[in-house]
Amino acid sequence: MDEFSFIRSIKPDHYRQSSLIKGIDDDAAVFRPSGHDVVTAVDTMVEGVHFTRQTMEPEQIGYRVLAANISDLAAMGSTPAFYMVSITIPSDWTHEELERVYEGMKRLGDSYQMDLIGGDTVSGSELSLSVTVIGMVQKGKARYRSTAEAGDVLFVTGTLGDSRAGLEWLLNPKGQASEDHTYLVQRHQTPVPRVIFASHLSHLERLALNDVSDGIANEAKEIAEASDVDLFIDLKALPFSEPIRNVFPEHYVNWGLSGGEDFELLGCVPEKDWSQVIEAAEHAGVPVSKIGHVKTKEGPVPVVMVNKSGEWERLTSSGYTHLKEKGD
Ligand SMILES: Nc1ncnc2c1ncn2[C@@H]1O[C@H](COP(=O)(O)OP(=O)(O)OP(=O)(O)O)[C@@H](O)[C@H]1O
Ligand SMILES: Cc1ncc(C[n+]2csc(CCOP(=O)(O)O)c2C)c(N)n1
Ligand SMILES: [Mg+2]
Ligand SMILES: [Mg+2]
Ligand SMILES: [Mg+2]
Repeated sequence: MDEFSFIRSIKPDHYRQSSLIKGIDDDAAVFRPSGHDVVTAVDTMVEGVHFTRQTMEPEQIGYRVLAANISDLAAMGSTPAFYMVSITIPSDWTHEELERVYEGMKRLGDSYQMDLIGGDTVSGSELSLSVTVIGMVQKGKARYRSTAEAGDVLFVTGTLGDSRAGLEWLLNPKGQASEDHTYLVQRHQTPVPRVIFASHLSHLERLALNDVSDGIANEAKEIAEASDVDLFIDLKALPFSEPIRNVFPEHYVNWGLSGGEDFELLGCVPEKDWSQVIEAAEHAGVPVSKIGHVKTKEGPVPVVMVNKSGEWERLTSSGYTHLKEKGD
């Protein structure tokens, strides 16, 4: 199958977004949003870095790359609308497998009424999927990492470290998988972006959000730096699932801080609005936990503090970092 028949095979037979004027078929797509700010992000998944044939089925690769992108739209408080897919295809991937990758994306995209409106297809040595998402948010209502203030509550949705734990089991399975293992694996392969939760908070005046792709140690640091504040995390308040506590009792705390790929939302709101965050979480059916607070920056640079052994100590960014140099 050549490039052109491949494109024909993945082209949607209809579109749903009313702002779309031209989808797949021309040099580029065209849409005309009314009364909204347009939010856009791109994230890439590469075979051998973000997944292997051992860690994910083709459908899961598609689902997950789109989920990681939708998670960024959720972290901006926006509603998903469109996606574009740039794919590099190695010769050992069959057409049937690639259709399954697109099926996985379609399954998740359909649940948000998203339209696939374009992309690019090339051949290369590893399977790589680069997805661009486009979302809409009411004018001026996008949620920035830079808006946390002293006195805010620091919160996180869901539970932490499950994705890292699921990956561990996929890479080093030791015997028969129990229900706990299956839960952790499913959290790694098919994370649910927290779009609905974030949309239930659209009425709040001020809310800083960041999604957890690299571990909360990194994400908290990003909020601290962008807002020029210090963040205090109460280790005992971090939310962990029963399965991770059962299966990885020695690792779960570290994986919660630096495991990454949980795609939960880390946020800061004024103390007076905390009860509304709890309400939004109940409506969305998502757990939410208060895990700390925000303070005025004390030293020369913003820091994240954690009470590891009773004492407050500085938490260094310890999540996954690409392009790390030796000795970093
Ligand atoms: N190669 C690049 N060229 C231009 N901008 C980039 C590039 N890589 C990242 N950025 C921009 O840098 C900012 C931070 O990107 P980053 O990828 O760290 O965020 P993220 O998508 O939330 O995290 P993750 O990739 O772990 O999911 C974003 O504004 C992003 O658009
Ligand atoms: C096979 C395999 N090995 C390792 C990992 C772990 N991993 C890869 S990228 C990343 C951080 C997010 O990346 P990005 O910043 O690009 O969003 C993490 C935690 C995995 N998922 N699969
Ligand atoms: Mg990114
Ligand atoms: Mg992000
Ligand atoms: Mg991202």
